[in-house]
Amino acid sequence: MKLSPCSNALNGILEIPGDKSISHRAVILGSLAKGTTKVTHFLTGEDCLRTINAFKLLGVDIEVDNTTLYIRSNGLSHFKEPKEPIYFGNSGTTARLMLGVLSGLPFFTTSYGDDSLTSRPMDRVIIPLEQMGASINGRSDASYLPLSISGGGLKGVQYVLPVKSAQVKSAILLASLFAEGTTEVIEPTPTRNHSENMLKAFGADITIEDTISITNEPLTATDVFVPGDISSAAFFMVAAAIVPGSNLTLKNVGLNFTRTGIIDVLTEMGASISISNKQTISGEDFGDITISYSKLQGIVINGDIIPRLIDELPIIALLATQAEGETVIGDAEELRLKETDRIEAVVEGFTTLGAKVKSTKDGMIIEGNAVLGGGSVNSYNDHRIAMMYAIASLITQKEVVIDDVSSIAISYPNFFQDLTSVCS
Ligand SMILES: O=C(O)C1=C[C@@H](OP(=O)(O)O)[C@@H](O)[C@H](O)C1
Ligand SMILES: C=C(OP(=O)(O)O)C(=O)O
Repeated sequence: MKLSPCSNALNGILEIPGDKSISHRAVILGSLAKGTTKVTHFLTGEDCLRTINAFKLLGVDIEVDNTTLYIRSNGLSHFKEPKEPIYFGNSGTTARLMLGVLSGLPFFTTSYGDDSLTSRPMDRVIIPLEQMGASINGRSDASYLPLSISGGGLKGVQYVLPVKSAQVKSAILLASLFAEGTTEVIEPTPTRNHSENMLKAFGADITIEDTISITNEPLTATDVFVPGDISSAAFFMVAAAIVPGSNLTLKNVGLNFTRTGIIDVLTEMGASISISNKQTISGEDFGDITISYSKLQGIVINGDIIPRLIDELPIIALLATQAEGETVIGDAEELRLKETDRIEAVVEGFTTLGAKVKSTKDGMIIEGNAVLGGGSVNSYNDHRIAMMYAIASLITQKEVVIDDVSSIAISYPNFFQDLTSVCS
């Protein structure tokens, strides 16, 4: 796709589509709970549709009406063994959370993913799930998809997370709903806590302190409102901060503390940003974010903030190219294990566009005040990389050609319509 520089500032109001992490969890918990769960402002991105399809194969009735879902389930004891393998597509969240569910179900399943997902590590969830008693087979000692599971007969465990991963934490918590006894999860660095919040809302027997403790009480269906995805909003926050004259208001964006690292970074860099109309539903904060163009300063981003902005780091790299001075990102080695190696994908494209960005083992060093030229960049079929280069094209001097933008439908199907609506 060819994108020409935008001569206009970005102005107006945008309703950001539903949060991807919360949408996945609404399908999962709505399917595990007995009764009807209505989900509003659901994200109909490809990844979340994979989670719906997985539960349809397990026999759950899920009706999709635009961004509203009706999940009608008889509860987890009524699931049926699927006759075909379950396809997780490109979605790490579907894969890792579903492996937790499938480990609990007393039958045989096989599952697989696309090329990208097939090379992402699954041993991080398989190790604790095997400790709980699941029998799982696959390549390299069950480290990668495709995987086959003979589920059931699980027991609670105590598990200290060795990786900063909400997906691993969530896989264990979901498996615990089928396990005898109590399961305890300890995370040395906090990660997004949507599973814990939603489990509480569905009536799970869960206590959330330094240790998360959970036992296998049945869940009760409840309605879920999905706030806007701050990871999607981030593209427009950065666009408004770097395109002179811009002022955008992003409505009903999720403001859960475990996800708002991008707001902290923008604030520390000197952006003009404010929050209004803050509300909380089922433990999830959300509100309106207003942000306008301002002069920015380079900063250091590392430590405990990283899980609070992990998916925003590619777009933060673009922000950093426009700041005064250097920005150093560290402790973000997880970026190498996403849909593509996001450190190398960012360094490669920015080098083409004329910015000075260097990769390190666990992050990157970005020189500010960059004048971006144009050129051909590769998204490596990664939605966040493709959207980042689309936003970069707003400030380049010449045309940017992105090899393929179809991956954007994974998390933000209407991205270009929304961009056009505020950029004209
Ligand atoms: O739990 C989730 O919904 C997610 C957790 C994060 O992954 P990790 O748990 O692998 O860090 C994040 O990158 C991903 O986009 C969504
Ligand atoms: C890493 C991401 O998602 P997942 O792990 O679910 O593929 C993402 O959305 O940036």
